[in-house]
Amino acid sequence: MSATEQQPTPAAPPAEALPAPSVEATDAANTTATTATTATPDVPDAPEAPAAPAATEATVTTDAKEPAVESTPIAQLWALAKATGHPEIWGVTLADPEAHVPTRIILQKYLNANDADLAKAKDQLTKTLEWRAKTKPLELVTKAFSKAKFDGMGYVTKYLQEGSTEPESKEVFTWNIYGGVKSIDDTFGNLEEFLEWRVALMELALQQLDISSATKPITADDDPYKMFQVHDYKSISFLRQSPHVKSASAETIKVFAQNYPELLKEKFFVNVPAIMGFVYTFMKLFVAAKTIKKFHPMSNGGNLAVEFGESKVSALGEKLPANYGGKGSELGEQGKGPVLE
Ligand code: HEM
Repeated sequence: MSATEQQPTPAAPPAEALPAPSVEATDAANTTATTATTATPDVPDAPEAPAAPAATEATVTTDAKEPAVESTPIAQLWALAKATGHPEIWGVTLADPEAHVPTRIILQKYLNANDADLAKAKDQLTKTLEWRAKTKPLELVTKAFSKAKFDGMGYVTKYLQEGSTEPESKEVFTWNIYGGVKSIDDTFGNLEEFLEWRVALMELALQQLDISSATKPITADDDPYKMFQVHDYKSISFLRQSPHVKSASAETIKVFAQNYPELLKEKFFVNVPAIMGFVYTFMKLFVAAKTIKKFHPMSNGGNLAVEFGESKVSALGEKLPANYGGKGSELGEQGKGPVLE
């Protein structure tokens, strides 16, 4: 991917103007939580795990009378998932990963997100399953959200390479048009409601990624089941950083880092005025280095389309809406978002 980072001009951040303070992990959809020592404590250890012995248990034996049976990290994660009881992750009904590739892919992502540290992967998987049991993200996909608060703010788009069914030949985008917010206080003021809407958008994107129909496992280095994300900050007033924005972004980043690991391909922050470069500089303090490499701030959203020249979907950039440099229809026409009423 040939993304060109345009670093906004950094400036000294006035502490009170910074969004999302105290965030240890990165957004979501995404990623590996950082272990940066700069993190402050109110966002607990996203995928960090409590000390546990399992990291050394790459193999374990079962009944002493039986011949030693190797239990792989994937098998151990599967055993854990079964014991936890919640039946699905990202809409995939979990089943024995020996026979069920989609489950194997998801469990492998938890290992990848934790650099193969099994104890940490187990901890993150447990937390995800508990969170899904409590939050019921699949129900949020059909829930109707307030049109007044969320209209025009989030879309999912999908682009396919004609004639190919390979996962590499499909690109899924989530678009967060935070610049389109009508009232920051209304949209971000009810944190639970905002988070539900944001989760609904993410689950819609996961449906398009369609891990359920995967037939080829992923590895630590080769995983096509990831998506692009775009934040568009066009026209937003940056003059006053609302405390609602701070808490909404902090909580979203935390929840997503915990529950949607290894789903981000690249993330673009477009139409970021140069004067707001400090926000980006600040946010990076709380994001894992591995994830920062995937971030691309751009002052002009119209340049977005040229970033996708290496995609297996040919002429991908042209398929984007015109305001992002493509020739495609507007997001409102080609994209799909959470249900609104
Ligand atoms: C008032 C303006 C802003 C609003 C409403 C806003 C909103 C948000 C929200 C809700 C998130 C949570 C993650 C998500 O939804 O995917 C987020 C994350 C983030 N925002 Fe903003 N933001 C604003 C300004 C900015 C600016 C000016 C920048 C500079 C580039 C920026 C960079 C970031 C970064 C780097 C993240 C972390 C993303 C991640 O970890 O994946 N934000 N923002």
